[in-house]
Amino acid sequence: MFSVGIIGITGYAGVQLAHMVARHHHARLTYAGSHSHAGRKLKDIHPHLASPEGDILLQDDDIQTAAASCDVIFLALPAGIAAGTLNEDILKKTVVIDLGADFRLRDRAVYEAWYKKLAAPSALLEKAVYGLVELHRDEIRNSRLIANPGCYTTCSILSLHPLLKQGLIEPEGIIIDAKSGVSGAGRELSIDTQFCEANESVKAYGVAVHRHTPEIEQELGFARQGGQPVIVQFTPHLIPMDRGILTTCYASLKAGVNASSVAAAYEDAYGKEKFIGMRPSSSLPQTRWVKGSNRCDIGWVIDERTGRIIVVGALDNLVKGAAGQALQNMNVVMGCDEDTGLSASGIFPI
Ligand SMILES: NC(=O)C1=CN([C@@H]2O[C@H](COP(=O)(O)OP(=O)(O)OC[C@H]3O[C@@H](n4cnc5c(N)ncnc54)[C@H](OP(=O)(O)O)[C@@H]3O)[C@@H](O)[C@H]2O)C=CC1
Ligand SMILES: CC(=O)N[C@@H](CCC(=O)OP(=O)(O)O)C(=O)O
Repeated sequence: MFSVGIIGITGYAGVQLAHMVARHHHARLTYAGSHSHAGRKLKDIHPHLASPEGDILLQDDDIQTAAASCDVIFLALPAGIAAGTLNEDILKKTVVIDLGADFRLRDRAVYEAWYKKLAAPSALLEKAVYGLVELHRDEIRNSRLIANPGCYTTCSILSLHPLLKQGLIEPEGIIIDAKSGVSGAGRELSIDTQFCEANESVKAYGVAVHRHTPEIEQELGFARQGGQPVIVQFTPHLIPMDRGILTTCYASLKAGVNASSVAAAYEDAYGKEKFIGMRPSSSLPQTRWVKGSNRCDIGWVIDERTGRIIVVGALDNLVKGAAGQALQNMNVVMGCDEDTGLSASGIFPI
């Protein structure tokens, strides 16, 4: 049994994580950190929660104190806080899994340009591993600082990585059209996520400037032989549903590439992966099939007329896009079976 802390437990990602940790056979939640609600119980903020996680007493959001008593700490905080708070001393005491963006980008200047915040110190960034288990399992196993990827990025990278790794698509002109449920924006109040603003409407936002663009380009660049750059056109949309990400990716196939080489690339990459569901072209991924599960479903179609491949990916932003993926990282780093606490299939909402 090992002890776990969650800082930012009252937010959507944090509370999903609390629910999942409470059902994990080897982990025990011993520190629940909150910025605004210390002294209250978690069920005072989230009344739907049952025991044991609902009865947890919230403490200050003090990572240093949590590190003294926890084997693993999850940070589910707004961008910028982890970068300014973590230090070598904390990492000597505990493993940190950061659900935010502060340790995802290798290049400090890129982080500062897109996030308009001070990047994490280089010495800490060098210790961080990008926590997409399907791509970086061995590095994660030996890391004490894991940068859990974002929800849009997980879906986009997993959808396109095998094609770039095998050199089957042109690295220029890739388009990612992405949609997210409203919980992707977090629980914090904002005009855009109010019912009358989001319901019965669909809108593009962050067009040509969304901060997930460099994260996707970084990991897809690493996929290419020699780590050459990849430029993507990433456009997110807000959809009036609670959870779910759908990405539709368009790329030009290289000359001579056919359906069997594409199928072989995905089989080679994901044939043994428990959390990737390859879907046939007749039944492409839908968000409701992955709701509540840690799966990312992927399906593709080749359009012979345009020479393009269209890859569709779907996941639950709070599970494979955040808390589930964080738990998967914890399982890898703590030596548990990778699917411990993650075996639930999707809830089909009818
Ligand atoms: N929502 C999603 O689908 C995904 C979210 N993420 C990332 O996970 C992280 C958490 O997101 P999410 O749960 O959605 O956000 P929420 O807005 O729902 O929750 C934010 C949490 O951070 C705490 N917090 C807010 N301001 C501060 C502060 N100044 N200092 C310390 N703590 C603070 C809040 O604590 P309190 O209530 O106590 O004030 C709350 O627990 C973010 O980095 C986000 O980008 C990643 C992938 C998907
Ligand atoms: C709908 C919505 O607003 N989604 C969020 C992405 C949430 C996420 O993945 O957070 P990270 O920034 O930690 O990666 C956005 O577009 O900013």
